[in-house]
Amino acid sequence: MSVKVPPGIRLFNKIADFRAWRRQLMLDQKTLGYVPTMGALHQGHLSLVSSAKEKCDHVALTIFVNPAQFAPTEDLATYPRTLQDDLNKLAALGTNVASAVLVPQVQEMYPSGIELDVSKQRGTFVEVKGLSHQLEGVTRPHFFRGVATVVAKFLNIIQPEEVFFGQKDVQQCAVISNMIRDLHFPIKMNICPTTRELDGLAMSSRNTYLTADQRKHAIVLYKALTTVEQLYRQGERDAKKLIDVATDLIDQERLKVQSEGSDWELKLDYFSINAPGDLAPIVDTIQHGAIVSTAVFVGKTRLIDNLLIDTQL
Ligand SMILES: Nc1ncnc2c1ncn2[C@@H]1O[C@H](COP(=O)(O)OP(=O)(O)OP(=O)(O)O)[C@@H](O)[C@H]1O
Ligand SMILES: CC(C)(CO)[C@@H](O)C(=O)[O-]
Ligand code: BAL
Repeated sequence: MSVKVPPGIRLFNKIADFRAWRRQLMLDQKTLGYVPTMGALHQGHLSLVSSAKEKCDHVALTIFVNPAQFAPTEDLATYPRTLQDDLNKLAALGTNVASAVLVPQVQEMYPSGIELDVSKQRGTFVEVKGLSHQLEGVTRPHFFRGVATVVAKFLNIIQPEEVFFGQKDVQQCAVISNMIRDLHFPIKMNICPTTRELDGLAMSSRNTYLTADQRKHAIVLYKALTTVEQLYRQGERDAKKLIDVATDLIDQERLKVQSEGSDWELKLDYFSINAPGDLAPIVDTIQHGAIVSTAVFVGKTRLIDNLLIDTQL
């Protein structure tokens, strides 16, 4: 498919070509901010690009639907691929905001090949132990291994001074911060706030999968999270009670969908309160703030969201 590259943006498909461009920035003593994405860009991604541009001379993005973070049962084949739209959205941010976009080939990113079945994989992988198997890692056991691996590859390729991630994927932020520290990447990690639709739904590329009816019910994630936040602000510190209120609220939404005779289901995956730092579950008193997070299946689409209460990442 041929794309029309807007003026001011350099589009690279080959790692060597990107590196040549990057090398010149270094020689010119210009700093580079990096925003990793899987494309299907929305306002959430664009806010990361704007934050990067505030701190760095140039901003580069990667657009790469990374096979290693998808299970064989997940949506690798159908994940939205909208390169022309993505480039147009970046151009609309203004001239000299996004300088470069790298869209590499799977074969070049994974020289040893990449099977979705982990037992058949060959090559080099990065695992961040202790942070990858709770929360998202329960339903997606190999997900963070895939994410950490591809982000490590990209940090080596892009060699940015700073990298920008969204708080929407809060566990991903924890995993990557730890990887950057453990592997001594000389790169500053920035975590940017979650961009939301007017009613509060966290923006996500996967929202495009929702039907109008599902979109209406998808607000339950934000409703449950903000209800917990309000109760906490009113003085409730018992994590179990807070989780019970939230799961009841999501269950009522499930029943509502059912009673409307829908041909799809709303199903809670998890609602959890965890300690910042090690992501250990908090089941009794919240003492030093917490990460409150949830994942809900709205039909076949799995949505995630979180709020931080009295803590930062
Ligand atoms: N609503 C948002 N606000 C801020 N950052 C976001 C938002 N949504 C995604 N991001 C961030 O953008 C980066 C790229 O994410 P990605 O391309 O997977 O988009 P996504 O919308 O999260 O997609 P998906 O629907 O697959 O989860 C990640 O750092 C992610 O946290
Ligand atoms: C960080 C990332 C681009 C790695 O593929 C992906 O997990 C994402 O888009 O959040
Ligand atoms: N935003 C995280 C990418 C994924 O769900 O695969």
